[in-house]
Amino acid sequence: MSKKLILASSSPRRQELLSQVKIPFQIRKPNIDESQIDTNNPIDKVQQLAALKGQAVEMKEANEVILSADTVVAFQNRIFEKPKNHQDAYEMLKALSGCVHEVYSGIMIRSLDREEMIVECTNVEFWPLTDEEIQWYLSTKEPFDKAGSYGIQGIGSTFVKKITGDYYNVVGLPLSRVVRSLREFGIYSEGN
Ligand SMILES: Cc1cn([C@H]2C[C@H](O)[C@@H](COP(=O)(O)OP(=O)(O)OP(=O)(O)O)O2)c(=O)[nH]c1=O
Repeated sequence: MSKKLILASSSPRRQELLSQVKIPFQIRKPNIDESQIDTNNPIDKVQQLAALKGQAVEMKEANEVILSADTVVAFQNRIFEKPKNHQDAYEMLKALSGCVHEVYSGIMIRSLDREEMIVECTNVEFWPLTDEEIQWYLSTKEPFDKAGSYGIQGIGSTFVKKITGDYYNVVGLPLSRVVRSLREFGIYSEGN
């Protein structure tokens, strides 16, 4: 029986990344209250949130494979998710300026008879940022739907001095690792 991938995510980035590698999917958006996960451990956090999102989406057919994910920035025992407002975003970027932080993504893949949880970590070092640079960046609105208040794939790329690990993990999905796991679930790129 051929398998069908369901992406349990509203993130345009995750949709673009799967499309980039020609994996066909349908979107089924999870509706969850992220504040119910209350932990300071970034690995626990991304795992629990990815699981919650994946379970919030109904499996409608026996051949469906559901993929859900969560991404956070971790810095000095703190977790930075999407900013609540302008001030929150300013404080995150001010904290990350000139330092190394980690970006964690948790990915849950589940089908009727199996389940896998992936956690991937990427280290990102920022150049020192001036207040003017941060304020201008906030005015572009790019930070507001992104964990840690920046987008490495956009203007946020100008902040990045060094990255160690998978770039795509920072954007929200560690692509090559996910593609390999999806094959185990019977999901392949078009024509493959
Ligand atoms: C650090 C960083 C995060 N992000 C994004 C990836 C995620 O979409 C977002 C973190 O929020 P998430 O809660 O992981 O995802 P989401 O709310 O966008 O989508 P859904 O829960 O429906 O799957 O931050 C970037 O796009 N670029 C970056 O450089």
